[in-house]
Amino acid sequence: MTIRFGLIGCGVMGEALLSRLLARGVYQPSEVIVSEPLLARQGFLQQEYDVTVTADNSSVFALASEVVFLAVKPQVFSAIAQELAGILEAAYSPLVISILAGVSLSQLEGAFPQLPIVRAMPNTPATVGAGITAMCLGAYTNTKHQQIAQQIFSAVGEVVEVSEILMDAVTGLSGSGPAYVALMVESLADGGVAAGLPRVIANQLALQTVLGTAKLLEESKIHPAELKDRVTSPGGTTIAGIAQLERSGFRSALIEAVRVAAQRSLELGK
Ligand SMILES: NC(=O)C1=CN([C@@H]2O[C@H](COP(=O)(O)OP(=O)(O)OC[C@H]3O[C@@H](n4cnc5c(N)ncnc54)[C@H](O)[C@@H]3O)[C@@H](O)[C@H]2O)C=CC1
Ligand SMILES: O=C(O)[C@@H]1CCC=N1
Repeated sequence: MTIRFGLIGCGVMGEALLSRLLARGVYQPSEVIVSEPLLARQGFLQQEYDVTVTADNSSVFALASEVVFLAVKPQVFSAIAQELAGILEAAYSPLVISILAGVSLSQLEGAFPQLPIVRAMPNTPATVGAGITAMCLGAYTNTKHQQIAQQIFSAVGEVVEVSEILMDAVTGLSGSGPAYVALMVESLADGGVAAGLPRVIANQLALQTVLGTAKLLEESKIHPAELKDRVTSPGGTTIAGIAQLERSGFRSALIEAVRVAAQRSLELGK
C-alpha cells in the first residue's frame, strides 16, 4: 500500500492525531510514516500503532503522497525547514499541515515554496475526539486540500475555518485553554478539600461540575450569564462565592491569560 500520510514529530499532539486517524480508519497503519528523533519513542510508536517509523524527516517528505503533518515545537521549525530545503527541489507536492503555534503561513510558504499549506491550531481534547481545531488555508491550496484537512481534523473534534490574522487569538483561547480549565478543575477540588471533602470525592465533584456545565451550556444554548443567574439564589451560597471570585479578579485573570497567550503565540513566530 502507498504511504499517504506523513507525520513529523510525534509527541503529545502528534500522537493524539495519529491515534484518532487510525482508530477512525481515515488512514491505515500501512499508509502512515512517522519521524521521531527519540529512540524509545520510535519503538513505542512502531509497536503501538504498527506504522512505519523513521528518524529521517526527509524520507517523510519523500514518501508521503497526500499529507505531511508538522507537529514539532515551533523552536525547531527553522532547523527542520533547512533540513528539508534540499529535498523540496524534487517534484513532491503533498499538502503540508502545520499545527506549530505562532508559525505563520508566510513562514511556512517560505520554507516549503509553492506547496499547498494549511495552518491549524487543534487542542488536547483531540485525544478523546472532543477537540476543536481552527484552520486557515495557504495560497496554493484548493478545495481538495481543504477537504483533506477538514477530514483529518474532524476525526478529532470540531473544525472552524478562520482568517490567519485570528490564529494567535485562537491559540490563546482554545489551544491553551485546556490547561486553564485543568487548573480550574484542580482548584475547585482543592477548595472542596479545604471545605472538608475527601480528595477523591472532591475531584469527582469538580470534574463532573465542569463537564456537566459545559454540556448544559452546549445543549440548552443559553447564555453563560443566564446559567449563572439560574444557579444564584438571593442571599444564597453562589452569590457569596461569585462575589469572592470578582474580588479575586477571576474574570480578569482569564481574559488576561488568553490575551497574553495570544501575544506569546505572535512572538513564537518571530
Ligand atoms: N500540546 C498542545 O496542547 C498543543 C500543541 N500545539 C503545537 O503542536 C506542536 C507540538 O506540540 P506537542 O505535541 O505538545 O510537543 P511535544 O514535545 O510533545 O512533541 C514534539 C515531538 O517532536 C519531536 N521532535 C523534536 N525535534 C524533532 C525533529 N527535529 N524532527 C522530528 N521530530 C522532532 C519530539 O521528540 C517530540 O516527540 C507545537 O508546535 C505546539 O505549538 C498545538 C495545539 C495544542
Ligand atoms: O503552549 C503552547 O505553546 C502550545 C500551543 C497551544 C497549546 N500548547
